[in-house]
Amino acid sequence: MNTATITTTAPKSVKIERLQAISSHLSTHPTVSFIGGGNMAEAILCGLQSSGHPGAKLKYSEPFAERLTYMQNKYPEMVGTADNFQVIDGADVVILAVKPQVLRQVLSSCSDVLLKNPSTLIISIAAGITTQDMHRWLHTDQPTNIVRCMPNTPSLLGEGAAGLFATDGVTQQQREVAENIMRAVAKEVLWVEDEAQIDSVTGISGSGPAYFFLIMEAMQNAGVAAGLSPEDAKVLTLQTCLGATRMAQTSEDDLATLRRKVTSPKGTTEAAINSMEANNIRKLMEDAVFAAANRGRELSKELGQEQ
Ligand SMILES: NC(=O)C1=CN([C@@H]2O[C@H](COP(=O)(O)OP(=O)(O)OC[C@H]3O[C@@H](n4cnc5c(N)ncnc54)[C@H](OP(=O)(O)O)[C@@H]3O)[C@@H](O)[C@H]2O)C=CC1
Ligand SMILES: O=C(O)[C@@H]1CCC=N1
Repeated sequence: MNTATITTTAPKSVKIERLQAISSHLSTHPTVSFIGGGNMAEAILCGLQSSGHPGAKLKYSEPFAERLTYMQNKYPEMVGTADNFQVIDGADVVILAVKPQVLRQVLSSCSDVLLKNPSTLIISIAAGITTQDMHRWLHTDQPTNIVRCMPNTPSLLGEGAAGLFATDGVTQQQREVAENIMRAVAKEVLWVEDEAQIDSVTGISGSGPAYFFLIMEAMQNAGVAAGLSPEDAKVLTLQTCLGATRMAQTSEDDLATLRRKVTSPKGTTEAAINSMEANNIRKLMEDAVFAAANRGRELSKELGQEQ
């Protein structure tokens, strides 16, 4: 008996079970295609693959030949190409991972193929650009399914943090698909009701890894200036940062209480904290977060004018 005979004579219930299995597999692992194969796309692609997403269902397009070759060599199981249309066609989810300045051109040129299948979910990770602008750049009168997402690069290790916003056209099932993709690479995934809050998420977690890299770099340099080797200063800095984060995540104490518990009256920490407060560290951090969030709003104003 050949395979074809088995398939055609299988009882109806077996066929239904097979179809359900295929459909459940598809909903667990949709085909996710990235337009733009840069830093953030790589972080999410790599995180998704590490979480068990099949490489054949992870695709990306990247026009820069050197970058494409790097990606193809590093992730041979995934599908990489220079052709945007090729990765969009047949994708369940298209993630727009180009710079904000390139997004209009990408959406305008890919509109037909992006909108060909109305169930295709579009997720943009571009900072600043609003769903309203993206909808306009798609040149359609139909409602579009767009989720705006602000991820961050620790997604590479499954340690990301992300904010999501959905337009009205996004179905509950599509929300779940978007959330599942981000949950595979991020420990914290939250939905915001007001799209403007995505700029605030950018100010905290989207840009945030760079703040901590800068702080750790400065702390390492200070350790060297204080007489440690660069290696020792680095390992102590990194482990202290990690240990403090883990404590903050697991303790019932709030952050201020945890700080006070390190700070003995008239002790060493008090001297350091007083120095930081005198240098206005709180204002410095508030200015940094607002600068990033405001830059998102500026990008929207600068680029959103384009038709
Ligand atoms: N990096 C981060 O930490 C985060 C970034 N984001 C957002 O992610 C997006 C991408 O950022 P990031 O990965 O850092 O940037 P990258 O420059 O690393 O990646 C963008 C990639 O898109 C490619 N590209 C340019 N034009 C096109 C096109 N027409 N079609 C397809 N691909 C194209 C670029 O190629 P080429 O180099 O040749 O131009 C580049 O490789 C941005 O919108 C950013 O706001 C969001 C959260 C965090
Ligand atoms: O710097 C940027 O514009 C992007 C968005 C958030 C992190 N990187």
